[in-house]
Amino acid sequence: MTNAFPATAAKLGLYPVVDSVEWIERLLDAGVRTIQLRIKDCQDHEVEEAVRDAIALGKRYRARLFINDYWRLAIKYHAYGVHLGQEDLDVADLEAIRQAGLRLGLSTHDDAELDRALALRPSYIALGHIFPTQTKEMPSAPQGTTELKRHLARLQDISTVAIGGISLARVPEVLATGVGSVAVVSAITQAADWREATKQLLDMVESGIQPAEVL
Ligand SMILES: Cc1ncc(COP(=O)(O)OP(=O)(O)O)c(N)n1
Ligand SMILES: Cc1nc(C(=O)O)sc1CCOP(=O)(O)O
Ligand SMILES: [Mg+2]
Repeated sequence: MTNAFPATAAKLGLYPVVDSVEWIERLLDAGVRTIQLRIKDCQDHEVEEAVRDAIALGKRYRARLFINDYWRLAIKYHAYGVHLGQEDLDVADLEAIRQAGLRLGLSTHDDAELDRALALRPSYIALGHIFPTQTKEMPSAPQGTTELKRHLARLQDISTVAIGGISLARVPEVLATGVGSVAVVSAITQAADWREATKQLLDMVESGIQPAEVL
């Protein structure tokens, strides 16, 4: 059996996914403590400065900063963690990530992807997309909260994240499934007032979480 990746918080709380160091700094300053830098379709050398700066900010704010896709840079600059999708799994050096002590988050969209992810014993499993999303073209249909709940029943011993089309209004329905974290892009970055949206999301998602669960 594969060795497990380091554990992360049992409940990661609000988890914004953003595409710049500016957003990382703003949101850390607003009180977010789990966050992901997601800059798509670049070469490592094009994003190296951003990845390095984002990781430094994560450390300064004592936050859980995950790097999407650029796992080599995440290792080089000692990120808290890496987030990978199913396609990334075909090419990434998981053993190097594990040996470097980074947490690993994996995307899943159905039972087969969940089987594959669970076998790798990651730090958390993301389940998506829950609702229709404008942010990313998805090849599959939204799974909805009934399917999310069914998947969560298999994931009692691992941190979980729901993603995809989660607006402020839909947060209560998502939290009612028992998922440990709510990942959002547009609910914050496209909000008329991102600061107010972040405050409301933090209040909703993290109010019921015990301090011991958010280490
Ligand atoms: C928390 C979280 N969940 C899922 C994803 C999607 O990751 P992936 O499948 O690798 O797709 P891209 O984000 O790389 O387009 C995520 N980034 N974060
Ligand atoms: C980046 C991403 N991954 C998804 C998945 O299901 O794996 S859904 C998604 C986009 C989420 O953006 P929004 O909160 O604006 O819908
Ligand atoms: Mg990816």
